[in-house]
Amino acid sequence: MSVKDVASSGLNEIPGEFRASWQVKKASASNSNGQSIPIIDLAGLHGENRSLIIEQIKTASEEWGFFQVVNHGISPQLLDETFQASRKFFELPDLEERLKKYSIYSDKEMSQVAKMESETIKYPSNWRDNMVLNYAPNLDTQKWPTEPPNFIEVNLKYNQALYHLKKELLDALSESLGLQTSLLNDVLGEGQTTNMIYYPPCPEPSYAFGVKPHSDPNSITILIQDEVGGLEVHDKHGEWVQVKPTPNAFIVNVGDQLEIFSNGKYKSVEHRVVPNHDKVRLSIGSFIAPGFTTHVKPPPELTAKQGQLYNGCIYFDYILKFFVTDLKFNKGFNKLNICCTGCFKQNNPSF
Ligand SMILES: O=C(O)CCC(=O)C(=O)O
Ligand SMILES: [Fe+2]
Repeated sequence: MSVKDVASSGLNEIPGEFRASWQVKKASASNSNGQSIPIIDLAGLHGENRSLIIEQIKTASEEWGFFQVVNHGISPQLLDETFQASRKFFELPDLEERLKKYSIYSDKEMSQVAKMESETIKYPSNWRDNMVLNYAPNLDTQKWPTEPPNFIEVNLKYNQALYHLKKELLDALSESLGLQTSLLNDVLGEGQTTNMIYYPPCPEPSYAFGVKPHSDPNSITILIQDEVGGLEVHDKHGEWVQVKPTPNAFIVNVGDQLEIFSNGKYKSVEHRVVPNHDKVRLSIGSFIAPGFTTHVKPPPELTAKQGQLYNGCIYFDYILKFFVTDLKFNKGFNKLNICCTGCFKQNNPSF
């Protein structure tokens, strides 16, 4: 059953499958020092504001691993249309069947991973439904939902716009690390997978997770949320801080591959989603990732001072470890020792 169907069956309590054994306290939008997730205005990124904006991106990435961007060049109208198409998709009848049909893992490799995931991970389930659209490098709109009728058209436009924005962001991040402008996009920017998420209202929001605490395994994530809120970030003092819903803003966060590539200068921080008692929440997150065969390791420019703090890693090996082991929820996650080229495949010959 879809989580939406569970939620709309008139329960007063959440079923055990979704229940956390501890209470989750909802966070506010600033920490006890009064600090909140930075909002960066990208207007003038290609003019005289560039160095100032890059400095802000650098500070936000070092201090938080998360920031929001406004004036990013994607029209509010396109954002609106994309949210509407997503909402309509989740509100069509027979959602469960549709989610199965448009399998969340449409790549061959990823379906193997999904199988192992379901066999090995025993955590309370996320209080959400989601559907993934692969955009790059393998665009195959035949696997995208055909209803509502404008779904493919709108999501193609959205993903094209996002693909442009991710290059702008990776270029700026590259410069913020003192690297040649296109280096990050070349190494970390090949893949784009867009995750549409529907969080139904939850009868006991303080005992459930929309998404459990995790860090993102990819390069960077570019996400848009509606006005409901619920995304929380674990800050460097150990406090949870809410990402304040900001109209038409994108949330950008550092993923594990950028942490590795930056030799730990930028951290991929834990975040979670707390459900809402009364309202549906929608978010659309685009995971930007290296190609599966890309070897991600810090470049010499970033290891001169401190040495290489992170081992190199083939992205596919990393993803397998992420899904198959406790890595997914950071248990025993020693990022310094995480990878040795090919070791996962050697230990798991069936892959
Ligand atoms: O819905 C959100 O705000 C965040 C979702 C998320 O963290 C994820 O899908 O990795
Ligand atoms: Fe995430």
